[in-house]
Amino acid sequence: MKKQLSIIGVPMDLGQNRRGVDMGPSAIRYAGVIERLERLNYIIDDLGDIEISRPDRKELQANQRLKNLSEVADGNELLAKKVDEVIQAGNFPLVLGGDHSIAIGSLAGIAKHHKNLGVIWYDAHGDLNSADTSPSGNIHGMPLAVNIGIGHERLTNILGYSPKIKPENIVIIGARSLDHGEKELINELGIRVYSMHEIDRMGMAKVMSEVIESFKGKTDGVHLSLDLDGLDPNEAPGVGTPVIGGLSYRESHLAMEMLSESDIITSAEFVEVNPILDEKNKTASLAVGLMGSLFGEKLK
Ligand SMILES: NC(=[NH2+])NCCC[C@H](N)C(=O)O
Ligand SMILES: [Mn+2]
Ligand SMILES: [Mn+2]
Repeated sequence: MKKQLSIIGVPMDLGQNRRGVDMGPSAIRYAGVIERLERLNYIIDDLGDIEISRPDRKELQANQRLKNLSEVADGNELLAKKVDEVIQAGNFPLVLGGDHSIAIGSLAGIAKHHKNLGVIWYDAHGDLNSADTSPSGNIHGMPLAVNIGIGHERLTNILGYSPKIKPENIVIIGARSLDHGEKELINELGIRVYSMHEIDRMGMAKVMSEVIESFKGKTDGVHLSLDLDGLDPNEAPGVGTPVIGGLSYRESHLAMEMLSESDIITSAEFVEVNPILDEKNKTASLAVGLMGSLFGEKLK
């Protein structure tokens, strides 16, 4: 992995209904992310936070199927440009959310630099909805669909190209809550999903070796999009859409350590940390611990 990391905070909470996730970047910084990664000899450039505009009430009422569309699109446009600059400068982008809608902007900026970007979507959810299939109208349930070119043009066309990624280069890990339309899309496109059922049967070590092996030689970079709700709510209570029966602390650290050893990750984001719903910043601290493992922390 590159030794120069650029941190970008995205205080976005407009992709879902629960306030507080906009404070995720502050909570993660407070939990010591910079010190933690500096100890691993990375040079950290904290670029601060992307500016997110506040919605106007009328528009909120106007589009219930794509809530806060214009503000979410504008914020992601800014994020995409920032991520693009970071990669152009030769640095590794580490994006801190914010709700998962920010994966629209981060992938727009990243995928510009890769013909065959692999994506690991570590999440309880598929985030493969569109306005037609979403049960909530929340854009944080749509970013993976947007990135394969499905969704409103304001979102799919950020930085002027679409799609950003190919369905065959996506792996979803930890899924246990998929909506009807998402299941249809997964079957239709053949997206690889390691559900909790498969992870329980195979074990995380086998799952991660398969994932790493499947990307080798096929992709020219791999992005990790880690939604803290992929973990069990007992470990990560500070998330807006918790789903019981999730990945454990140990499985998640093992996954990060195996990714670190494989050296395939070229960008990463950690999303959905909501300090208002959290217990003593436990979820933000967990996120920082996982980043430690991803960036090479070892016991010996
Ligand atoms: N990034 C997330 N936490 N997404 C949760 C999505 C929940 C649900 N599938 C929806 O579309 O509303
Ligand atoms: Mn999720
Ligand atoms: Mn998600």
